[in-house]
Amino acid sequence: MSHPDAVIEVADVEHTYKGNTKALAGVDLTIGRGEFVAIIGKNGSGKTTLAKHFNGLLRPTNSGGAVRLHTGDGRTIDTRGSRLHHLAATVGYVFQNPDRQIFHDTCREELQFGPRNLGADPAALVHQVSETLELVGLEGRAEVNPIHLSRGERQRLAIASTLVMGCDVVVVDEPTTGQDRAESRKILDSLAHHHAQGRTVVIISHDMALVAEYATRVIAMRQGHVLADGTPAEVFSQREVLQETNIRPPQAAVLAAEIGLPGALTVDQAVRSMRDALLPAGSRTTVSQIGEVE
Ligand SMILES: Nc1ncnc2c1ncn2[C@@H]1O[C@H](COP(=O)(O)OP(=O)(O)OP(=O)(O)O)[C@@H](O)[C@H]1O
Repeated sequence: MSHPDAVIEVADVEHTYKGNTKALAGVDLTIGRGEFVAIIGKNGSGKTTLAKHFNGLLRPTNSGGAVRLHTGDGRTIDTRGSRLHHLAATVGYVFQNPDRQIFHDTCREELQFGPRNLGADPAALVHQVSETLELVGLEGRAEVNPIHLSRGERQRLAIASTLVMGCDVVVVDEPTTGQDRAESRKILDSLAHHHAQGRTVVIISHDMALVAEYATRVIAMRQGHVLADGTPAEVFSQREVLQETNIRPPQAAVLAAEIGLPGALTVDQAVRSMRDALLPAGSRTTVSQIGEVE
């Protein structure tokens, strides 16, 4: 995909771990400002390794590979020549296990820590912390010790502590693993609100229904390569690609395609397509009239 307003540029990146595992075998891609990207692929395909290059947690192991960040204020930063804390101010990374990054005794302190280290004004920070807790659905929990939050709430707190840094891009590795549907939606809704404010979001996910619903772009990985890259509709319609990645498209998309209504990816879209195909206009019930369909 072409991106006039690039925020992350990955050029010919290879990554070989000690022990000789080649996790990335030459990746080229550009992520545009304001995209909501989902990286998919089976276990071991290189998703996390790729995402960790976005903010310098990992660097290319080949001399010709490069990752460049284009900041909102017009600077270009090569991750190879930059310090981690510098890069983290542009691209925030949320680990799969939130407990890897929660250290403080209250949610407020957790959120204040990063911006304070960057010299944020303490008075402005009070407002920023409340706003961010509200964005992730943790309003009123500022003084709660994170150990008393559920796993999903801790995941949202970890996301909030990255969002509060005001990074151009937030990368979230497997945000919904182990969460029920309702919690998964709260997590993705937090990211969607952030995205709606013009920020760039990258998630790694195995949940194709959520990917179809929230992402604007899907990058499918296989054995350290990008196998497919496009809108959810484009990628999920490539059956051979999906077979190679062992990924089943969202069930709603499979059902709609099977009955001759391709193009629907989410349950809501499938219901609308079926309703439009089957019922005369006057007798239609809207999805909102029958509530959320899951
Ligand atoms: N620290 C490491 N040392 C050695 N090999 C590693 C390391 N981290 C990952 N690998 C290997 O690199 C390959 C790619 O791993 P990576 O975690 O990037 O894949 P993934 O697609 O994110 O997988 P998953 O969905 O299981 O998280 C795998 O073969 C993995 O075993």
